[in-house]
Amino acid sequence: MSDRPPFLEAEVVKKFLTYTALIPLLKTALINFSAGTGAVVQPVRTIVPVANYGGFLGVMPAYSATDDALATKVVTFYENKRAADENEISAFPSHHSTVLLFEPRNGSLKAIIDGNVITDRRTAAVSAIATKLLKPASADVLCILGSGAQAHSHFEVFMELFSFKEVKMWSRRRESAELFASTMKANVQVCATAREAVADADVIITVTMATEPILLGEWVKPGAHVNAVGACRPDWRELDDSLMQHCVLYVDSREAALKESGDIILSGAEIFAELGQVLKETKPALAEKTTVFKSVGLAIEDTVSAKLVFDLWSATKTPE
Ligand SMILES: NC(=O)C1=CN([C@@H]2O[C@H](COP(=O)(O)OP(=O)(O)OC[C@H]3O[C@@H](n4cnc5c(N)ncnc54)[C@H](O)[C@@H]3O)[C@@H](O)[C@H]2O)C=CC1
Ligand SMILES: O=C(O)C1=NCCCC1
Repeated sequence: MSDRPPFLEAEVVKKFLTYTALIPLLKTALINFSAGTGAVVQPVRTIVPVANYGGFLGVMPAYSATDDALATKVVTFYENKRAADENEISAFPSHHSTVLLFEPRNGSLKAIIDGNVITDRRTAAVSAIATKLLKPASADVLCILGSGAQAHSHFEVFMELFSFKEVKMWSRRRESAELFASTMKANVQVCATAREAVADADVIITVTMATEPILLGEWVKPGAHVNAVGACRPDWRELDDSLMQHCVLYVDSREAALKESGDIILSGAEIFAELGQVLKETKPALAEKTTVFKSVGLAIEDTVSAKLVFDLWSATKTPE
């Protein structure tokens, strides 16, 4: 191999980052993160607003001693207000990311890895982990609000791990939901309104770039579980006060959620537990209640994902 660090593109990440391999690693990382023993070192990410263009640059470093993994993701995300005009779709995706993977022993750069597939899959895998723990005993109906990159990865892993009888979807642009439904193998029912999509749903996933609530508590069936994935800015919302204040609220990181989640900050909702605490069984999974898992996304998830991809890719290379 040459001395120059390799660039592992999206196709390579897709090949090696399977949910089967990823999920156990994420569970351990979340447990170690919440245990606060120093096995995971990860500050809340730094965000630089790109105010002139409605964008944000995030820098997300983390170290896992357990996994011997050191990395930082750099991610940009743009509000893309132009798409609010129903006739216009931006030529650019809303999110772009790259992961730099380092050798923890000496700090050298091991690889530059496409971060988009990592972001999509690790986020969906964490929602799936939360759903396994928090969904009602009988969960037949899945609802997805939004039809972008995260909707695709969530659909992918939820179809792999659960057996829903019905999948309902709403998206701001109906054509986009219809395109999603037509490209998926399973039957997806496209709904005209979010309210219609949410009715009777046992598990709800919100994966939008909304800045105002798109999911109201009065629509949600008692006992349902919600994975709230969007609205990762302190003044952005996906869920209304009624839902936030009447649910049992789980988060990936208490510290990050209190800094970044508008749904939590603006509603004043109380956090019950981190997902890592539930996985470790130091806090209960109150699956019979209406539960919300508010995910903001953690650098440690990217770090263990990048290490997994690199190790599997390296194993296919024969030394020169
Ligand atoms: N929690 C986490 O770990 C992560 C969260 N995210 C967040 O998840 C959300 C979805 O991300 P992607 O699927 O990658 O984005 P995307 O741009 O691919 O899809 C966004 C979806 O939201 C819809 N949308 C845009 N503005 C809206 C509005 N005002 N109201 C309702 N719907 C609207 C779009 O039509 C589209 O269906 C974003 O908020 C993103 O920042 C993304 C990565 C990780
Ligand atoms: O965890 C991530 O990666 C992101 N989270 C929220 C917004 C953009 C990317």
